[in-house]
Amino acid sequence: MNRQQLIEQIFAKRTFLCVGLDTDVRKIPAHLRMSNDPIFDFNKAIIDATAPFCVAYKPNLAFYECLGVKGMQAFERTICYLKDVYPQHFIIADAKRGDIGNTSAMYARTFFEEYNIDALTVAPYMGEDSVTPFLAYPGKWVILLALTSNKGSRDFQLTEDATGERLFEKVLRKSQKWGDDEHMMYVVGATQGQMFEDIRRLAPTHFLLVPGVGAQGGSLQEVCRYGMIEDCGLLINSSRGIIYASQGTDFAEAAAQKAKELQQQMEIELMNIR
Ligand SMILES: O=c1ccn([C@@H]2O[C@H](COP(=O)(O)O)[C@@H](O)[C@H]2O)c(=O)[nH]1
Repeated sequence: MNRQQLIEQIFAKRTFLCVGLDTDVRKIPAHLRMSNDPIFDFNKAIIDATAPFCVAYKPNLAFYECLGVKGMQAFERTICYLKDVYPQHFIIADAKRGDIGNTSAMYARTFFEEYNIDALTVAPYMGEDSVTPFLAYPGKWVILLALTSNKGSRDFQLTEDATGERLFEKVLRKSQKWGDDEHMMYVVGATQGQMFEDIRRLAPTHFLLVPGVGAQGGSLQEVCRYGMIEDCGLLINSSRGIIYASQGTDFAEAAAQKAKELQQQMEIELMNIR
């Protein structure tokens, strides 16, 4: 999916919600745990319930890889289901990859060829040659970690060099030489609040993937105040706050309700720009 198609989806559906499929088998409602593939059955029900309220899904690979082959089969089935039934939804694999170029090329092949996913989160730490193999795929996106939502983001990302430039600022500045805003987004945590002003100074047109509303306490309104641009430029993710809204037999309805509440808040924010 290209940038224009993503923007069209956002304004047509009046939402820039990304539902995180961080499916923890221990949190799946008891009545689903008996099935052959509880992870897929849970994901399918969540997707069917939330699809009208979001434009993107973000499975985090950690939740699938931890179950070995079975987990990866559930991941693959989830991707195939999304592609077959909801082809307009943008799919992000949150895998935070990045290695020497030769190895990054294999990661890129995995996610962009084997699974045909739209976008992959990538860690910038190993530099240009670790990121560019992912940018060699037309129509695919790299989502580079810039300023993450966790407390540890202060350990490295906020440290300054001798010129006063912070590490996340260096990431934003240098990486824009590797790929443009049609192929690259940045991860910025919703918990970073007013820091979105600094992000927008350096990356005024890029889409930002914003995790951290809901369970991590970030504010959707604050992110929009400082981070929204004229074509929206935001994909706001919520995982646990949606998919575990209820652990009973009504889990899908409860997830739909949470997704709808976020969509309604997003609709209000979109009215400010279009
Ligand atoms: O800075 C980051 C980068 C990635 N994440 C991921 O997003 C989701 C958030 O889940 P919630 O349950 O909505 O808190 C999860 O997959 C994280 O690994 C992030 O939170 N922060």
